[in-house]
Amino acid sequence: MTDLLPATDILHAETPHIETSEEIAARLAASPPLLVAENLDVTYVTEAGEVPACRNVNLTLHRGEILGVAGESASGKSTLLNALARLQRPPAITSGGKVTFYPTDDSDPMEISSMSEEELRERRWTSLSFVMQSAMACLNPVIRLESQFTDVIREHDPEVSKEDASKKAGELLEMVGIPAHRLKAFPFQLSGGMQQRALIALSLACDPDVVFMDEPTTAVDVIMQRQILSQILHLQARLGFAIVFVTHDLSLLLEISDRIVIMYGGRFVEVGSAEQIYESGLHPYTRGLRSSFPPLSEPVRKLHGIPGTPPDLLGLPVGCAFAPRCPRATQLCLEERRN
Ligand SMILES: Nc1ncnc2c1ncn2[C@@H]1O[C@H](COP(=O)(O)OP(=O)(O)OP(=O)(O)O)[C@@H](O)[C@H]1O
Repeated sequence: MTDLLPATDILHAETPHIETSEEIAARLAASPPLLVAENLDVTYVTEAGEVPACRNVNLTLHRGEILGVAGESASGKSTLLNALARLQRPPAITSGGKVTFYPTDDSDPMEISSMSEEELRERRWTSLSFVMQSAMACLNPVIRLESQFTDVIREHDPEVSKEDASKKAGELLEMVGIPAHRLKAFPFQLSGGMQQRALIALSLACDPDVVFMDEPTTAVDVIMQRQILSQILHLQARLGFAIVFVTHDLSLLLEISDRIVIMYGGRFVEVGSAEQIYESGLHPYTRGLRSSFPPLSEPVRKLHGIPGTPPDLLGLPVGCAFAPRCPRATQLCLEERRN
């Protein structure tokens, strides 16, 4: 901790104006699409049966948008992120629909699931980048940070000299509050929070169009979480990349997102601006989730959990998957699904 550069720990500290829902909607409408999912279905093919982990997902991620994805465990958040980021691995398959990527360099749109390995290699880090929950699962513990950064930078732009790549790596580390001299360190010599920051810096090494973040702050304490979030927001405002941020923590998403998707049982139950989700979420699941978490920057109020447990995706009910736990379920909810 002593080695960290000072970091702002107040979210939006340098943001002069917090946008209203209408302003966010207008900004996004004026921003070209980056990723478009149409009728996307993702299934895990297992011995126990086919697990419908994502169903009928329709979504447009705009350039520069911060999209939050919230939901309880097993609601399909990571499955969706992996399908959007082309990180999907067997036994997961895209069993329906498609995801189209619209590059910002004006090359032709490409369908994510049919990109060749070469196209994927070219786009990894430069267009599609990611930060996962455990930095140590992504960083190589026995290679100095400097080599890991310079390898990524020079793989995508061989004309960059080792010295320039190293200089850029140092600047990236400083941007996330780590002194440049720590480039000489091995990842295992850093604290958990610094490892996570280093991974965020690495994810930005090739100026990506979008950074997929799957629970990037779950493994660090709350103070470090706020510092990291603050830095992510400042970097995003400065560099303009889009973010897909997955977490079960809705209150965190309310603070950082332009739009929030609420998932349950592999489906979207509601999509809206943070303000809409907070103040006028329509679905009883959205409301239940909202009252399950303490707000990040307001006085703590009484919290109410959602009774019951998420559904078994191998035995989903015919109607709304949330109906068995829903205080407002009617006979129709048990018989028919609307989304
Ligand atoms: N490799 C796998 N094989 C079979 N089923 C899987 C696999 N990975 C995930 N699933 C199932 O897919 C569903 C969605 O899982 P997913 O990890 O996407 O949910 P999540 O919302 O990200 O949960 P968490 O917050 O716990 O990470 C769950 O029912 C899960 O059991």
